[in-house]
Amino acid sequence: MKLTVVGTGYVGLVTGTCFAETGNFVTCVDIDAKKVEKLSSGEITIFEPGLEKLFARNLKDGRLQFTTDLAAGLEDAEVVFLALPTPPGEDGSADLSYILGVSDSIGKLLKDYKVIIDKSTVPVGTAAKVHAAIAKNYSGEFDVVSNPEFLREGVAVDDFMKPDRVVIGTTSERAQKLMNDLYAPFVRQGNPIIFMDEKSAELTKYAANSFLATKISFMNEIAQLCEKLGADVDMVRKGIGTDDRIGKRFLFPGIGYGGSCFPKDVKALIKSSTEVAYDFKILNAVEEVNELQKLHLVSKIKTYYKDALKGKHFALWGLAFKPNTDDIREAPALYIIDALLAAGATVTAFDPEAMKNVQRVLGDSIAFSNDQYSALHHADALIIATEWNEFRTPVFDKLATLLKSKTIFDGRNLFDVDYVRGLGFYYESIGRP
Ligand SMILES: NC(=O)C1=CN([C@@H]2O[C@H](COP(=O)(O)OP(=O)(O)OC[C@H]3O[C@@H](n4cnc5c(N)ncnc54)[C@H](O)[C@@H]3O)[C@@H](O)[C@H]2O)C=CC1
Ligand SMILES: O=C(O)[C@H]1O[C@H](OP(=O)(O)OP(=O)(O)OC[C@H]2O[C@@H](n3ccc(=O)[nH]c3=O)[C@H](O)[C@@H]2O)[C@H](O)[C@@H](O)[C@@H]1O
Repeated sequence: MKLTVVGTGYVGLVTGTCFAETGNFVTCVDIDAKKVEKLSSGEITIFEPGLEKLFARNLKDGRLQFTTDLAAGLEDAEVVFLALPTPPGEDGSADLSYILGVSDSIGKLLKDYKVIIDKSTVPVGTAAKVHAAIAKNYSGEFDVVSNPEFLREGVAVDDFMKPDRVVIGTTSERAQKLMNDLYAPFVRQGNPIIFMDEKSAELTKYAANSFLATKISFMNEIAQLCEKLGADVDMVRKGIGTDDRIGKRFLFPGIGYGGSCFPKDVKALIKSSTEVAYDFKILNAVEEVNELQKLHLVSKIKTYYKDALKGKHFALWGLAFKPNTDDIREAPALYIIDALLAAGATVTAFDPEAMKNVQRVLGDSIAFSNDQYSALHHADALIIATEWNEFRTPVFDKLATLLKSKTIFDGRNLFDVDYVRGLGFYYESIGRP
């Protein structure tokens, strides 16, 4: 099949590459000429494990190409994916200007039947708006399908190639058949393609992300309670996670959820609810808990230093919003840095992949280190903000020698409390005695 993917970011590039991998011919369109130039010349633009190999192979084999020209991209394509940004507007609602702007252009370019697929996360009713935007300029036959994406950054290729489920919102039989053919290679192991109406598909995406965010905020509150009551959240997590009805995953407390999606999607669902006069009480609390949790570790640090952070210097391990990505959108580490700098402290950070992106945002307001150990020089304490694997079993002797004081504030509960304290460290983590 010949496909077009409009928007070549985290979702678009993974989507385009994975569809090319199953034999389709994919043209990725992006407005960013520099990005298109890099990708066309074989340079990958994001860090995503496993993606580079597939990208290189499909580019070489001619199944994947990149352009800034939407008209050229649309030529001969049967299906057109929209993987465009839907950032939060000022009032928290999803900004649909990218999606509707491109839909308007598509309407002017269509000459024959195509299926236009919303892969971006969009509020209920967007498929109808996309349909209307195209129909303004094109009176022929076309279908608009809602096909939300559930991939996680860091494991995006695996999530895309072996999805738990594929959700397709359409009432058109013609579009259903096409989508079924397109996704057949990805669900061979028996995971379902779930067909539904467009609105339900759109809401499914927000419900999934909001439910996962709720799990995290719930556990962050349990962690707060553990700290006050002297219980251990790791034990509570294991104790409840073994119940199939609850499940083991997404029960890790920490420094709040970040990333480009949970924060914005929770906000957008609250806003959508408000628009239909529904007060989504749980989600308001989920968001409030997350805001507080992002600075919980800083509160601990302030308490430890009796609010005297001026002149203190911290080593920070981890900047990305989670491991195995270079993405720093809404990364909790950035909130921690802001709070430390505002209190007069200085920071030297290390992250295996995200330093360039942070440098672009923060300039030289913090220092960066080329490896995790040299970040520790002259630091009063180590702060851990992202659970990269290489941070999990550090050489504690080196930490002891390099740090000014054997002090660790761990926002991701990486180490065994008794072990680290046994080595003579002052060690604080989240929700553990
Ligand atoms: N990042 C993720 O893990 C996931 C994101 N999503 C959703 O997918 C959508 C896209 O997210 P990301 O890929 O993270 O965004 P992104 O910001 O990484 O990529 C968006 C791309 O669209 C391009 N673009 C903007 N305007 C354009 C235009 N008029 N024509 C062509 N290209 C244009 C940008 O240059 C950029 O390359 C969002 O709605 C997001 O909520 C859904 C699941 C996972
Ligand atoms: O819509 C999206 O963009 C995507 O959002 C999330 O994926 P992602 O943001 O890549 O990352 P997650 O692994 O979900 O982590 C999100 C945040 O929650 C935090 N988290 C996660 C799990 C947990 O137990 N505890 C916890 O604090 C992470 O540290 C991170 O800051 C969803 O997991 C994907 O299914 C969805 O497609």
